[in-house]
Amino acid sequence: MGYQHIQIPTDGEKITVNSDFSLNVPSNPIIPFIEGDGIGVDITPVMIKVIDAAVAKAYGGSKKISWMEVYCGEKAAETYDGDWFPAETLDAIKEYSVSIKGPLTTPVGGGFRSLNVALRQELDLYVCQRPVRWFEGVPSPVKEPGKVDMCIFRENSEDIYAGIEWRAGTDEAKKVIDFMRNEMGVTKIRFPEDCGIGVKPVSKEGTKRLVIKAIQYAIDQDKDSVTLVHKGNIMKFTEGAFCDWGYEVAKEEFRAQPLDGGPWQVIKNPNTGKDIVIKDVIADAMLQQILLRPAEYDVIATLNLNGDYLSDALAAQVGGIGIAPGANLSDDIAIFEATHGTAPKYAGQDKVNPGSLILSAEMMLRHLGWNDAADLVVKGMEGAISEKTVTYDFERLMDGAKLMSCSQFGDAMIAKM
Ligand SMILES: NC(=O)C1=CN([C@@H]2O[C@H](COP(=O)(O)OP(=O)(O)OC[C@H]3O[C@@H](n4cnc5c(N)ncnc54)[C@H](OP(=O)(O)O)[C@@H]3O)[C@@H](O)[C@H]2O)C=CC1
Ligand SMILES: O=C(O)CCC(=O)C(=O)O
Ligand SMILES: [Mg+2]
Repeated sequence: MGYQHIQIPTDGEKITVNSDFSLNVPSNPIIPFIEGDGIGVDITPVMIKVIDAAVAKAYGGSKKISWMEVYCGEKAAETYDGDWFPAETLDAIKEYSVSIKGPLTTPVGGGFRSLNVALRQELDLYVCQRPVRWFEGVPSPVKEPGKVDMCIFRENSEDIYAGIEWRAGTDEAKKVIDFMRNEMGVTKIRFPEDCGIGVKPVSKEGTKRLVIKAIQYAIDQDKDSVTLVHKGNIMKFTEGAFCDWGYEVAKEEFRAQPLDGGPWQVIKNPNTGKDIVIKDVIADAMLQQILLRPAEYDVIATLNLNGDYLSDALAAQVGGIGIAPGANLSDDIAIFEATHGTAPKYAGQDKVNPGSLILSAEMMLRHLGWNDAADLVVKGMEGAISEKTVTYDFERLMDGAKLMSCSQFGDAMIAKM
């Protein structure tokens, strides 16, 4: 496919996807990347340098990523005459199957809708997978951060996050409110005259496909439990239904049996014969549980907004969103992405922690099956942290640490591989 502004590297090949969704990864795959707004300009080049070094060291030149820049957000608007979300970016992400992105700005309250959410929706990347683990030596506000080892499976296509809402005072908001009051008998809108309205779609299909991925991950990674996190006591037909459908799909797809009479369930891990408990926790209580009893949780399956909140809260326990990685996945397309945003006050200062994007790329290497390179990335991260050569976010909380810039931290990682 020819592109308008995207330059296809001449020295790379496309990753292809088989009918069972396994990947054919050439030794020189072309991987599209979106630099990202704000601190994207700082962290993305560092991520590329660190990943290239890990791949070179792991495979001695027999494998190499051919990076291909694609555009979204501010850089797209500059390149495509004001178009923030060029169609060819979506085409390239689809065509090349595996990509990585820096953060993109979303204005609060007005302006355009989130480009991050739009990418997830347009490509139906229904899983947002965010592993949260502690690296030895990382400063943490909790006493035992090593007890945090969880992987969040956040539903990525539905919920109030789908952005179906109307501004207070508009004809549309009035129409929806009138419909609810006049035709649905709704009497609970406290201030109907100046009320914004949002809609929270949560489906059986959307829930089940997400929960299947979470349970499969628990099986593959030999985890002890999957916890469905919801606010189903209050939002019964959305969050409550998520919980019910989660248990239902555990029975249908994994032959779960009730534990002590239910509602908790238990499945046998077919690989290890060990039990995996499927349980649920109400979302507000979960925010307490992750602080007080983190060792009791492994895999979390939750709705879109809960997952957004939980991922930043959990990241804080192990060093902050500066090192919290993530992936947006469908069955055949993957976009790896940092958990944090564009941190605009630090943009262009070569200051912030590139760890979140680098560890997202580490997940990407594992997705490609390049585990030796991924292991080197982890080794580099552990090495740089144990030497206390760290960026400002860790340095300000560590005794005797040496302050590194964003790029220096990348170099410190490479030196430790
Ligand atoms: N997926 C995406 O692309 C996302 C985009 N966004 C967007 O980003 C913009 C800014 O959002 P905001 O709420 O300020 O959240 P940010 O995640 O951008 O920043 C919040 C704070 O987190 C810390 N932080 C973030 N990134 C790093 C890093 N790499 N290294 C060290 N510390 C870091 C900083 O803390 P401190 O001040 O303590 O140094 C920063 O001030 C918004 O437009 C938002 O919509 C937000 C989240 C995800
Ligand atoms: O899209 C955005 O601006 C924010 C998204 C976000 O916070 C997240 O996905 O964690
Ligand atoms: Mg978030």
